[in-house]
Amino acid sequence: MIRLPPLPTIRDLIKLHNLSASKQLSQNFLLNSNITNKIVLLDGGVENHQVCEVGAGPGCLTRSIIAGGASKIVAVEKDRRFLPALDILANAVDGRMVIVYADILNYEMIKAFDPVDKKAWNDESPKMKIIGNLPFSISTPLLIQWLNLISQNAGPFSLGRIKMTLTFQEEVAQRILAEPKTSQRSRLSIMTQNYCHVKPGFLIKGSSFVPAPKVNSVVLTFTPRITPLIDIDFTTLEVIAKSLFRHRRKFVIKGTKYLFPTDVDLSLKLFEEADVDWKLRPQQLSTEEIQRLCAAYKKVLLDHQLDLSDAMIVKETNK
Ligand SMILES: C[S@@+](CC[C@H](N)C(=O)[O-])C[C@H]1O[C@@H](n2cnc3c(N)ncnc32)[C@H](O)[C@@H]1O
Repeated sequence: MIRLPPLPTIRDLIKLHNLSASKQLSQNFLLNSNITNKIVLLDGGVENHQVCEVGAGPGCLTRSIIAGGASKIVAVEKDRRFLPALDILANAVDGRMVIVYADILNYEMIKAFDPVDKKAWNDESPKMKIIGNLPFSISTPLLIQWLNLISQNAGPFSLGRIKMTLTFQEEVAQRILAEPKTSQRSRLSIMTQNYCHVKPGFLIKGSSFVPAPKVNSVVLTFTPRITPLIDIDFTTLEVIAKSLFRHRRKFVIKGTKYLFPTDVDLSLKLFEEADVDWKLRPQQLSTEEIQRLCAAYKKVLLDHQLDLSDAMIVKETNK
């Protein structure tokens, strides 16, 4: 770990600038550098890496990223009140750190990385990382947005299979990690595992955050897969995964009717074509069975001159 010059403590900065946490922005800060150092060291650390940090807040995790030897840090933060705290850090590291005030959901993250470290998709990951103690309120849409970019090797992922180290509420992390045929299996497990190798890092107790949320968090690491498990476009997979898990406790066929227009139910045909038992519960489906359902869905649509946009679930979403 690199030593930073003497800096005011984050607690002092919070007091000095009256940085009361905003609930709306899911501000639960980590002020313990043992925890933030441990996050940064996961999956090979950040030495000589370019890092984009999501939601830097008062900067404790940012300090660990700097101390971990990152070559460049772009700290994205929506709340301008953190300017003085982050400025102190940026000044201490002479041009290695850039602060971007933006909503991460709209930020073009490719701008955070210098393409000099670009790697081919089927090469090892480039020396670039996305790290964040994510705001709870947007962690799932953000992950889905990144998975979509990974599926197209687009945005920052046009520079290679950039690794990510991210925190999630424990319950969301369990869903992301859930293996096929387990009770927590969900749309999020299917989507994430299709595009990434995901590994659990460690649990962070709710009481370790300031202010303390009622739930624990888990840090996860993600490495984009060279080839997704299921070969299908992102939107179709998302629509299928949503419909399969629409009724978690019922036979899986109950959800698949939403894959077709209101007046055309080809669900039985779909299960016959895929050779999958329609009486399974969604959580009991294996990856191979989902893969067969995806291929069968494409065929059934084609045979009946239908389009994904005709599906009830798509029409509902677009309303
Ligand atoms: C859970 S806090 C983490 C803060 C800091 N990294 C830490 O670990 O203590 C989430 C941070 O994300 C910021 N944030 C919330 N929504 C955001 C958004 N849409 N875009 C960028 N930052 C956001 C919050 O202001 C807050 O600083």
